[in-house]
Amino acid sequence: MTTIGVLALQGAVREHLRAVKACGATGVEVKRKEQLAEIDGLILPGGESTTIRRLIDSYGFSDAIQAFGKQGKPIFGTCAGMILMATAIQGQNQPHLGLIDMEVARNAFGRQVASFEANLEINGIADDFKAVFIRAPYATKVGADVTILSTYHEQIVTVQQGNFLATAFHPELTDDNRMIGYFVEMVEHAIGTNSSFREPNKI
Ligand SMILES: NC(=O)CC[C@H](N)C(=O)O
Repeated sequence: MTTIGVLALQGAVREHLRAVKACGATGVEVKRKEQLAEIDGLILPGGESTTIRRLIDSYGFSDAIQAFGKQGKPIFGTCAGMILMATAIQGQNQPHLGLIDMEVARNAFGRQVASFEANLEINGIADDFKAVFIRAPYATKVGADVTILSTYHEQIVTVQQGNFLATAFHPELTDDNRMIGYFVEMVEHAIGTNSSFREPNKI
């Protein structure tokens, strides 16, 4: 059985566990870095990126998550998780985990539209995905190795770079499990149990 961990320091943990289970994988709450050895893929949930970062540091997760990614194990960051994965954050000197070659802007859709839903076309994954954005970031720049999987009003909201995936929205908050299902397939591919998996093309 494919085992997917959800970093359970702060944020939308339970909803991700539900979605992972609905996709046929086993979901576990990850609270200690030693648990990374027991999982095949990791989700960094939405919440508050600065709070999650502080807890990542207090529990000594930073190097362990970076090493997990270097081993080729898939990591999926949603909303605050996307901010954690970026190599650059607008207005900040230092990134957090620096896993995906992109710059992000926090709370990028503005205060007036703090939370909204949008129907997204996500390349190779869904052409009508109801995406829930909550004080969401977007990517302002991506490197040449990053595949853009969806945009909203020309802003980059879904990206993949090899075994790393990120969305600016919360894919776990509706019962449409296709985005998390895609991540489960990435993980199955990484452990060799899904030979039909193909990465979508760039848009
Ligand atoms: N829903 C979310 O994860 C919001 C992210 C939050 N704005 C941050 O900067 O961390």
